[in-house]
Amino acid sequence: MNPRKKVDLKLIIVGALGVGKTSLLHQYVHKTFFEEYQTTLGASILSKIIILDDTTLKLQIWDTGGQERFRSMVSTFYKGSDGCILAFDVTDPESFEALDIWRDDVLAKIIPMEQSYPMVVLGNKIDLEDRKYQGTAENHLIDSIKLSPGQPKSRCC
Ligand SMILES: Nc1nc2c(ncn2[C@@H]2O[C@H](COP(=O)(O)OP(=O)(O)OP(=O)(O)O)[C@@H](O)[C@H]2O)c(=O)[nH]1
Ligand SMILES: [Mg+2]
Repeated sequence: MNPRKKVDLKLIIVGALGVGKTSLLHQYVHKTFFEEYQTTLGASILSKIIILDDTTLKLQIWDTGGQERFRSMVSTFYKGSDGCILAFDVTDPESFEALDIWRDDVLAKIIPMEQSYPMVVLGNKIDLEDRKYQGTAENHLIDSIKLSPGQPKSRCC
């Protein structure tokens, strides 16, 4: 029997202040949700191991704070990452429009080992009623995130 392959991945999550980056990572890793808002000062790291087919993936997920004053410090953590989650709040169009800036900032700072660098757009807070972005909105989001030719492709979920 083949031993499982082991792959370490460094992922980062970025996005505006309060869109729910920390909450969704804690939900994903620890299955806990905090109602109380505590802004992330700088960055913190969460780990999760998942098994995908014959591969054991060790995820190291860097949760970054959305505060402007930490922006240049936080962006030093982007280096060496294998992929990025661009998070926004579906009730807050400003947080969605800011993704262009977050994306450009990440692309300017990463030093990708591979040519392609996966980025995923994630709309959070879909439980709230004043949602401005509906459904999977996949095409809408892909159109809205302005991609220039030659740039890595963003995808939304
Ligand atoms: N209704 C609702 N509230 C959420 C959701 N996710 C997060 N929140 C709330 O939004 C607030 C901000 O959540 P955080 O996870 O701290 O946001 P953040 O993006 O990490 O914020 P910074 O670290 O300051 O950049 C908290 O009060 C959370 O409880 C969600 O899916 N639905
Ligand atoms: Mg946070």
